[in-house]
Amino acid sequence: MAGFRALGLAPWLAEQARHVGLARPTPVQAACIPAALQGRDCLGCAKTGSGKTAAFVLPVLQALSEDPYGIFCLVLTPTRELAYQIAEQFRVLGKPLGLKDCVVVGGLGEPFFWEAASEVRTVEELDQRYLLVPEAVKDAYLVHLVQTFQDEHEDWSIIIFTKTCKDCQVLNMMLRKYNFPSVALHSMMKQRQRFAALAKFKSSIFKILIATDVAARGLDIPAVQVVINHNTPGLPKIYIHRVGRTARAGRKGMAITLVTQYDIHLVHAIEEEIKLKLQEFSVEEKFVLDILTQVNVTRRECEIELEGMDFDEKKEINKRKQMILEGKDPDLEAKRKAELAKIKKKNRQCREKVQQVLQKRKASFLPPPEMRPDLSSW
Ligand SMILES: Nc1ncnc2c1ncn2[C@@H]1O[C@H](COP(=O)(O)OP(=O)(O)OP(=O)(O)O)[C@@H](O)[C@H]1O
Repeated sequence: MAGFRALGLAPWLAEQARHVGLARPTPVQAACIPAALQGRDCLGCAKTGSGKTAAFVLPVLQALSEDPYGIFCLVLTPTRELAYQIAEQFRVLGKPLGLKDCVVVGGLGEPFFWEAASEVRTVEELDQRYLLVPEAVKDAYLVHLVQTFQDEHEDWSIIIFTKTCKDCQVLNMMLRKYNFPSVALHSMMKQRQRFAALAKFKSSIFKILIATDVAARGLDIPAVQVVINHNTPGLPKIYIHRVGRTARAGRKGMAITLVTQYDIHLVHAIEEEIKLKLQEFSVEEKFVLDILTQVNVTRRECEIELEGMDFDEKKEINKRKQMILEGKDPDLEAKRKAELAKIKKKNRQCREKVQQVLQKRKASFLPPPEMRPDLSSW
């Protein structure tokens, strides 16, 4: 507590920080909080999971408590999930203030920019490995890895990053077929499903999260012990953010990147950026070969199922992007469309019913055909 007090935080705020488990300031907090309290412009750059959020939340709360008036602070985040996570931090740390917050989200969930890189991680905290896999059997290695971690460390949580929404969906279906407790998170899902999936993973009801880069930045889930990159990230910065979802706040973690023969240059770019050579992660090929055919068949089955579900990713994403450009909310538009279709269906049913009643009446007014007068000669 003295640590936060010494940075200039008021006793109530230092006590609240201690109360929620922030005992001593991390380096980025120690560096930024005094400057922010003085009202200076501040740019903080530190390792993933090193407490950058509290570094700005705490001074903002202190300044707000000194002059609690109007709309005080606007925080911009690259994803909706991150917006909610940061709002939660404000809420928890600002509880003694009776802080009011409002989360405003919209648009696509995929991050649009990656400029703000975090500092890289040291080998002591984060064990970073690569696993060389032949291209055609990316998936069998993944199933084997997940099985191994589940067998040896039942309580570990794992995040698997994939390149596309479709990959994410297929892999989730596959792992579910193998009875792994997995959930998916990608921008093709409705926001409600995204929050539900994240909540299940955060509460450790489901131990495996399969996600696109929508989950790569900022998400803070302390139980995550392993990050598996199902594809090698094309940009080193994306790699740094992805693997930063583990080994948070001084904990240890492991990151394994699956690398095909075509991705070696990407690994070199990553190594150059993080100034570290990735170590090879070895697996017993025999076990992978044992499940290879079955995994390939399961993948194909899942892909066929997905075709049936009309998971036309690109078309759908482009449609959503277009709507955003037109200033519309895609989720709201989908809801409106569904409501309109419902009204149209109801109208059609009504019209059909009226037609039936009229037909019936007409039929009951007319005498049967044999009793009608023969008008053909008229
Ligand atoms: N002083 C502290 N002492 C102990 N734990 C802390 C402290 N400050 C923050 N934490 C915890 O560290 C974890 C990571 O913090 P945070 O999410 O702010 O990291 P970050 O640097 O923003 O990471 P990223 O770059 O991935 O967004 C959180 O669980 C947070 O509660």
